[in-house]
Amino acid sequence: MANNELPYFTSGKVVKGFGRGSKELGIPTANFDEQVVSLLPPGFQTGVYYGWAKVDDGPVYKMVMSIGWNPFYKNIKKSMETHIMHTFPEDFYDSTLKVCILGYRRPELNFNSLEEMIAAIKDDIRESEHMLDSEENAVYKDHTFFTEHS
Ligand SMILES: Cc1cc2nc3c(=O)[nH]c(=O)nc-3n(C[C@H](O)[C@H](O)[C@H](O)COP(=O)(O)O)c2cc1C
Ligand SMILES: Nc1ncnc2c1ncn2[C@@H]1O[C@H](COP(=O)(O)OP(=O)(O)O)[C@@H](O)[C@H]1O
Ligand SMILES: [Mg+2]
Repeated sequence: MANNELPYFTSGKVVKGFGRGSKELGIPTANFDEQVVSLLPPGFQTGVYYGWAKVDDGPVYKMVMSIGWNPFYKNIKKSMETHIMHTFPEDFYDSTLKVCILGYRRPELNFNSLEEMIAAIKDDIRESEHMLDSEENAVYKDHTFFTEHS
């Protein structure tokens, strides 16, 4: 499925979620504040995406992102959560996260078990790592969006 809003650039504050990412899945996700979610264009479809991310003044890293209601947990509020492919020494709540969303991967799904969902997310991470190495996606790592002061 195509999403003709891509590439999509956005930024905002990292807030607390349900604390499941690290504890239940072993895959932390930096959750955007509500304002960032409300700024999504009306036609922006929910699902799993990949792109680039930057925390405060740090380097630009690969990321995967989940946008929607997490059908496995049946969340009531729509969320935008970014897993950054980097090991950080500590949490970065309240930091500013900048993301450039480049590609749509799949819809958000329900799963029969937590193990199946974790396996699917690990596939997302592996495939997205690969997709982001392509020339057409790699150029966005150096986009002025990440270098200009905000
Ligand atoms: C790449 C990726 C794919 C995801 N896919 C799904 C999905 O298909 N269905 C779903 O219910 N949640 C999905 N999630 C969201 C997880 O359920 C979510 O990250 C987890 O509940 C953590 O929530 P928390 O940040 O509130 O702790 C995905 C997360 C990531 C990073
Ligand atoms: N590689 C990473 N990607 C995303 N967040 C990370 C990463 N490493 C550490 N974190 C921290 O972990 C938090 C997310 O963990 P998570 O368990 O999903 O909690 P929450 O439910 O509060 O979002 C992020 O807000 C961030 O501060
Ligand atoms: Mg999270």
